[in-house]
Amino acid sequence: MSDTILEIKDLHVLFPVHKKWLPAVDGVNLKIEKGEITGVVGESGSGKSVMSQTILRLRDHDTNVRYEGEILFEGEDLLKQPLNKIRDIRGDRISVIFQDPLTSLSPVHTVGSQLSEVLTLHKGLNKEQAKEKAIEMLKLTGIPNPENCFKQYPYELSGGMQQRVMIAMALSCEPKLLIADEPTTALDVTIQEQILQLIRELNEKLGMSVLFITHDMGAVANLCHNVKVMYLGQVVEEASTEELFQNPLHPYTQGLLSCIPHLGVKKGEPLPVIEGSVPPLSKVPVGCHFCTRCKMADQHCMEHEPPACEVAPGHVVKCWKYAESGKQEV
Ligand SMILES: Nc1ncnc2c1ncn2[C@@H]1O[C@H](COP(=O)(O)OP(=O)(O)OP(=O)(O)O)[C@@H](O)[C@H]1O
Repeated sequence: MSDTILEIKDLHVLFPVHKKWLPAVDGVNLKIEKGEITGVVGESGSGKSVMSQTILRLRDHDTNVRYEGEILFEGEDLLKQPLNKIRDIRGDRISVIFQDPLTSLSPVHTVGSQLSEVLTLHKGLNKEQAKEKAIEMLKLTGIPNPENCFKQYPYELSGGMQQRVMIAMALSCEPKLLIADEPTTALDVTIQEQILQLIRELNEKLGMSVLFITHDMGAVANLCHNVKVMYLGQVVEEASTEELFQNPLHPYTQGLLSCIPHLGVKKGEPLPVIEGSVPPLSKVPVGCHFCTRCKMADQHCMEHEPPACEVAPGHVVKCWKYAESGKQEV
């Protein structure tokens, strides 16, 4: 039996901009195996969120969204399922956590009643069983006094604790896949590290696969088994985390890595940045999407889109510099 949990095939997500359909996600392929943590990294506007939200059809409220391609979850194409079926999968076999826990938690219900509701609804537990399981989940996420937290309202908790409650809720149905979209961005550094540690532990304990969306290369290095680097809707480089950090090939990946602050930077010395910014969808270049910000780009890069080439097993780069050296196209 295949151990693939999720397979995204040639996904395009298009929005109408100035009366044209433009792709915010432009031909993404992605495969997540059981127990694997895959990171998707890129600057704001690279399409990470649209891609991850599409998995659970969270963009369907944009009446004008158009999908092409396939999102296979346990063999079923999520893009073809009716929304009521997707709602059954959400929070049950696939859970999602966002940057802002308050978007997922109701302010007018206690933590306990929200957690219990998920458990009675998805797991068919009775009131007593749901309470027991809810407290167990709060404990698992490292909440110091879970019985007390059960009775509290979200606003009574600190940001880090709210995040833990959201994680407890997301994990209470023991999903096969957790989608974590910038789950630590709003938190301070020590709490960030604790939340990453928690995701790592739960991945090991429960064998749960994780799709981790971030713009933070440091978090990727800490947590992920492999990484996709996204720019303007496309995956421009993918590899195991170790390989990507040791041998980054795409100029965009190299730029992202050089921006990580490190010890030894002299006082007053500016931190490196990737010059320019991610253009809007209406200004995506014709050739290589990164050409307007790439120091190595030439006329060919500006006019022709590079193919994705496998330069070493599992290491794929979408840049003319590597395509020209005759590597295998994927
Ligand atoms: N409903 C919409 N209509 C038109 N364009 C949209 C719509 N939703 C998103 N976009 C565009 O899609 C692109 C990708 O957005 P997305 O939010 O996925 O980026 P991101 O990499 O996740 O950034 P962030 O980290 O800020 O969330 C952006 O250019 C955004 O403006």
